[in-house]
Amino acid sequence: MNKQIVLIPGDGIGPEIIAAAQAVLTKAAAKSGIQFTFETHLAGGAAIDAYDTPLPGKTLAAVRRADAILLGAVGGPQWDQVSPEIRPEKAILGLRKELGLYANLRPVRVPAVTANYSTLKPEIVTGVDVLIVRELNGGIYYGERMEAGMVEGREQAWDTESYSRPEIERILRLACQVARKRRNKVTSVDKANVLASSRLWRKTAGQVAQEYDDVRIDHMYVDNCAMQLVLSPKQFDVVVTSNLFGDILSDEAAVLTGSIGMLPSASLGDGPGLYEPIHGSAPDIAGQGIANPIGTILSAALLMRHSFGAEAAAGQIEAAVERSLADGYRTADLYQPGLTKLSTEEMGRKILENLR
Ligand SMILES: NC(=O)C1=CN([C@@H]2O[C@H](COP(=O)(O)OP(=O)(O)OC[C@H]3O[C@@H](n4cnc5c(N)ncnc54)[C@H](O)[C@@H]3O)[C@@H](O)[C@H]2O)C=CC1
Ligand SMILES: CC(C)CC(=O)C(=O)O
Ligand SMILES: [Mg+2]
Repeated sequence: MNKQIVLIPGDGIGPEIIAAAQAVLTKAAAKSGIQFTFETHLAGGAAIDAYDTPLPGKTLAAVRRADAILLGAVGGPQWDQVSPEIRPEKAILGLRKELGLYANLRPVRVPAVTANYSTLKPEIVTGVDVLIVRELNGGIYYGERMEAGMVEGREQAWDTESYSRPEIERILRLACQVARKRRNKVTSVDKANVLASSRLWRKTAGQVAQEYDDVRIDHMYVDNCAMQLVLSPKQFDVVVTSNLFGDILSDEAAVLTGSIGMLPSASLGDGPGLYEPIHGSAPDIAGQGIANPIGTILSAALLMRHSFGAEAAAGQIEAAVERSLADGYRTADLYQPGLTKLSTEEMGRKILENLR
């Protein structure tokens, strides 16, 4: 079986983490009898520098042809002054919209071997297994906005949050379906005590829940959820929420694992899936060879699982990561005295070695 993978390293630490993940992906695919052909394309700041646009037509054409996409991250301070219309982050938003990637799965797992990485107590985080299902094609990231301008003598800007019933229904159904393969529990997170869009979200979630009588759906306000996630994270199975809330809560949930460098994601819709770590381009550590590649390598595992149904290969990648950590190997973000500190490249090689 021959499959086409588009790699989009992007900016900052993107190229470093994608190199590590590509090697793991190549070996995992070969073991499961899949031959990958890789094409590398530009997006984000790198594409602005080369083509004056964050998402060139060539990249868009390639992702539309691809069987799956693996992305590093985009953005950085060197592009902070470009016009808002061509900011690097527009590439990510454009890819998600153009490919109809409406569901972003962000699994957060803390196996015993990683329980003491977090700033939270080990007994709070050991055994955490939460899946954040973030709506990815709607909400405030895609709403109407006005950039800062003078209105009645004052500088003003605005953004709008809007959700339609079909958008809420499809993400809630997906959350319920994945919950059926887990612990049958969905927490729908909103701000229905204040926002009209959240009141539609909550009402629709309640109605969708009636289609899944084997799944328990609870509702929680986002401010409480932010607190519960660090107070008692094991209460959660599937958390489903809007684009903005999911973005913020998943960075918070990364603390449970010890580092944002650990968390992968899968963006799914009707076409090819896009896989990326949840973090950004980490300009503060870019080019130093110290970034944690695990979130990207685990995203490669999700690619094998969701785009190719290669469950065994996905499990082998995840086991190789766990084995490497259990053997005491760490990148700088998770390093503790007495363990072995590795560079991004060395960590990638160690995981490759443990991929059996
Ligand atoms: N999907 C994407 O491409 C995303 C892009 N961004 C962009 O990335 C740029 C930087 O944003 P920040 O807010 O600083 O978020 P960030 O996630 O890039 O970094 C936050 C902190 O986490 C650390 N970090 C992130 N990934 C790491 C890794 N793999 N290993 C070790 N440490 C890691 C960074 O060094 C930094 O201290 C911005 O331009 C932002 O817009 C942010 C989030 C997502
Ligand atoms: C457009 C991105 C910068 C959004 C983001 O932070 C994310 O998807 O995690
Ligand atoms: Mg984010």
